[in-house]
Amino acid sequence: MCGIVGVVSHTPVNQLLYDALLLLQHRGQDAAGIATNHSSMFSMYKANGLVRDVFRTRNMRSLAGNSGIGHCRYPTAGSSSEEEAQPFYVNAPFGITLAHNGNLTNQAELKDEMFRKDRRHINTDSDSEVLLNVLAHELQEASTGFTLDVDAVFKAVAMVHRRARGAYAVVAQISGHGLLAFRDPFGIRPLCIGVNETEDGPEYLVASESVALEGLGFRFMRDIAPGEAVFIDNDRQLHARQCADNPSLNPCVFEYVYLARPDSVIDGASVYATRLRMGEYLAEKIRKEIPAEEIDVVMPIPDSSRPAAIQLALKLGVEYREGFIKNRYIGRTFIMPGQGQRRKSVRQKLNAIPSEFKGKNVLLVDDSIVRGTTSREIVQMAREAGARKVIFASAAPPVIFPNVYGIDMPTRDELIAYGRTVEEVCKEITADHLVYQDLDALKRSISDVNPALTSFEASCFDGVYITGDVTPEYLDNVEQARHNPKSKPVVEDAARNQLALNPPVAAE
Ligand SMILES: O=P(O)(O)OC[C@H]1O[C@H](OP(=O)(O)OP(=O)(O)O)[C@H](O)[C@@H]1O
Ligand SMILES: NC(=O)CC[C@H](N)C(=O)O
Ligand SMILES: [Mg+2]
Repeated sequence: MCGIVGVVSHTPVNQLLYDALLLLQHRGQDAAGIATNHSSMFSMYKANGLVRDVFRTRNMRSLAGNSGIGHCRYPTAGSSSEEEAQPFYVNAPFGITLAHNGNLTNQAELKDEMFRKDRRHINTDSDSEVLLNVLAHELQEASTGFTLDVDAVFKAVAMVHRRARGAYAVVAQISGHGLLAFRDPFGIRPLCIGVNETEDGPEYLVASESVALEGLGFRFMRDIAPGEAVFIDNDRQLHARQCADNPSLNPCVFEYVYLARPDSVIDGASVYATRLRMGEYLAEKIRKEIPAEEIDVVMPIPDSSRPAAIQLALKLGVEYREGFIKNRYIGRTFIMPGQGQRRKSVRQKLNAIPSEFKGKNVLLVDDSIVRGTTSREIVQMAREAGARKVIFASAAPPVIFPNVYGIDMPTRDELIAYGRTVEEVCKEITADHLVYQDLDALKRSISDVNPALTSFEASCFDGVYITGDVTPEYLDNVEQARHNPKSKPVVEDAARNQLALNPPVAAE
């Protein structure tokens, strides 16, 4: 996932966009960028790194204007090079900048079509640059001369929906015309809009997560619906229209498990409340497998598993303790590029307090086990700290299928549960017992909080790809591309960039 934000204000927006990106930093740590619009000119600055490292005062000064968009990136397509940081810009028609969260599944076909039919050159391997050019082409087709009315904007989005496949939540600025935001017809990645009423009239902010609205004093209006487009014109008039033929809401379950911040509300469900429910359902399952009196203490793996672990402990009636302390200056390890760096970071990030472990049967709770990087290290650390027995529980089911909608898990062989039974995974992470959440319980954890949510994008758990175009051959091709990259591998390239910012402290 990535974080995206767009804002239309009455005053300069550079600081607002920067602050919004800080609030969305958990969604992407690899690169960040801002593009503002001022007197029909764009100013843009983007680079690899965390938000706080990318922007200097001189960059911020150059980002003039009362409207703009921002992006923090976690790459899923192309490479991690600076050229693929977002927003992207295209000069015709009108001048457009775009920021995208998600991943297209027909990027290759679209890129080819762009070249052969639409006569557009794509300069990177980023799917987001392809998406921008599809939008640009359709805006050109829909507009007449220099004018671009609201109907033409929505018609262009309808055409994007017909051509693009996969997951996309998008913010874009059309120079001299306004701010456009839209969400794919399956509503896979989140997007919401808020308003700030001022004496000069309303200001609008669109963002991946509600936490960015609240943190900046905007009132949450609503989620943008699947397939819907919202356009805020230059007079700050808000227009909205359904642009897809058969929209349906299928939010990504992994947003609730791990990706989103717990204080966000996505598609009407508080992420925190869903994580508490995950803990309750997981407790029910654990109770069936292990007598509660055999567990001395329940511990979360900070940060994301805390709400689930707290509720799980309460339900089991077992003491909850924090045995691992997190170094708050180290980012999220799962969204770091490069396995070597991830492994090193787990030890740098988490440290055990031996007195909490000595002679105890500990139940460690994590939100998910994906590559097993965290669980392998953590179980060993618990043993080194003196634990008698280490039981591991995951608030999500085994991840056994690749994700093609904006989470970087493209190959099956990197997933620890792929081709292994639960017992084999347990052995692999060297735990004494391992319990996974059932998928049905995970889905219920979300629909209990918002009963209107009945369908989900859960492909990494069940292999059902909601967009209907992801075949076994497609997955094989993605895997092959990852194993034999034609250019620089995504992960190594990104790892170098990250290491440059964060030099390793000790050898592996
Ligand atoms: O099996 P793995 O491949 O290790 O992935 C799963 C782990 O990665 C995430 O933690 P992360 O450190 O990214 O973030 P957090 O601090 O929000 O928990 C997640 O919460 C799990 O702990
Ligand atoms: N995680 C994402 O949303 C990534 C967006 C886009 N596919 C990229 O790689 O830049
Ligand atoms: Mg974690």
